[in-house]
Amino acid sequence: MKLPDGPRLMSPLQILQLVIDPPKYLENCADKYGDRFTLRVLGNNSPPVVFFSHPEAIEAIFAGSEGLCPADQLELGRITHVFEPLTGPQSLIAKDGSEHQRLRQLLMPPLHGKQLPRYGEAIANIAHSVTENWSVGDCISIRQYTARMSLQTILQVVLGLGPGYLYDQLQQTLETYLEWVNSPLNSLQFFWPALQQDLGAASPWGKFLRQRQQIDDLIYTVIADRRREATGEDVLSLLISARDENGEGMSDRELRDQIITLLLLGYDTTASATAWVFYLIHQFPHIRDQLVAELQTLGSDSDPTQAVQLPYLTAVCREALRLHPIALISQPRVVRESVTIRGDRFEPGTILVPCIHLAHMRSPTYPEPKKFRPERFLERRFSPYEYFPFGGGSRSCIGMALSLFEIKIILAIVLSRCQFSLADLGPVRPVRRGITIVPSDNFKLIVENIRSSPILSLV
Ligand code: HEM
Repeated sequence: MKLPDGPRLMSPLQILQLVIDPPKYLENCADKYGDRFTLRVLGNNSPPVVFFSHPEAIEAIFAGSEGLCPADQLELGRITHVFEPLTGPQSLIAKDGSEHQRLRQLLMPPLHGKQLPRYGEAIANIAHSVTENWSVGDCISIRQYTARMSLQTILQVVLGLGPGYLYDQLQQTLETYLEWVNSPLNSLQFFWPALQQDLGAASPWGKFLRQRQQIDDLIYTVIADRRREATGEDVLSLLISARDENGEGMSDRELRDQIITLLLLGYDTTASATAWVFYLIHQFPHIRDQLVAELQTLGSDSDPTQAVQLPYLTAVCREALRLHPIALISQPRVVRESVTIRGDRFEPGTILVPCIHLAHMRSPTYPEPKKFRPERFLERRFSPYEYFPFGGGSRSCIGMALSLFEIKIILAIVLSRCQFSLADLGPVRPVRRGITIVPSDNFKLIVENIRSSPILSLV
């Protein structure tokens, strides 16, 4: 088997470059080796890890197509096991095959697009309450606020929690926990099991275990409350009432693993994506002005959820997620039986990685790929193998509809009240935060004006 070419550097040096500046390293490799290349980034005896960005190769990995690569020849990449200390072994992302499918079927209905209008009013109110104390002249670190809005949304949708003691406690503890887990230094522990030693409360791993216990205690309290009165239509209530083919419900431990998975995967991703949109539209104020003009077409008595249908707002969000896709790759797949993809044969054990970032940077698909140009999404449709910020195939993101809905409502509510400018016109770099890519910290907005009557009012 001849693998696609790739850098000859020793594995630790490849890992280092990938950890320090992942988008740049991947782009350099694509410039040198083309739309598929092999890295050795899983330790000293790393199996070959092949990155793909050509739409036909992405289709073969996600969907399988005749003569190419049936999806059942691939299984879940072992990389997701690094998340087990966070999500637990019963989590959807740790499962494969029929168990994975079963869990997806349980988790998806409440997050489906048809259900979302039910959450519209709550999200609009969250966006309003988190931002209502801003005054003209304030210098805002917007990511802090998008994080709060995203966390409050997910607590309501997933746990069915409204304001109150448990909501406040969970919000506070999760904020601190995720800041800690996502810091570049602490996140290293998940990749190096030797560092996972509980040497007391002050040791890094000891601190992680104690924070995790605090959150677990709160989640188990919510589960116990909900078991007593499972009335809501939130994700937790539906999971509690679900039964398998033997009539068995989920144990508390299984419930906890799914809930924490949704909180961890849904909170930070949406917060960062919303922050990127705020940054990009203020880097190019004519785009912000066009968005505001589009909001004005709705009229002040419109329901904010109507904003979700606006074509330019939708194009702006899509283009932001193309340029800065939050997750650079889809979950890696391991070859179980030999497969051939676009003429290359891969043997069992090879790891295949659909690279979101590089697929979104292909100039044949996206002319001037580094340019923020929302119009490209009004001019043509892109296939799910050319554009896939939420991954694809059997493991695609189950929170896609919710997060897009949420980002648009937040933008509509905030922009209809406040006008901003960028505090610093210096460049904002994409930086790694845990496994996501977020705007660097030097990005702040100044509140220039607050409209006395917002373009859209709350319902
Ligand atoms: C802008 C926000 C988000 C982005 C960019 C994003 C991106 C992704 C990506 C790239 C994947 C991997 C897909 C693959 O391997 O092909 C994923 C998986 C996943 N996401 Fe999201 N996500 C976002 C929001 C959310 C939200 C709000 C939730 C939950 C409410 C969520 C829950 C999940 C889960 C559970 C998986 C694993 C699915 C599986 O393994 O079957 N995500 N997401």
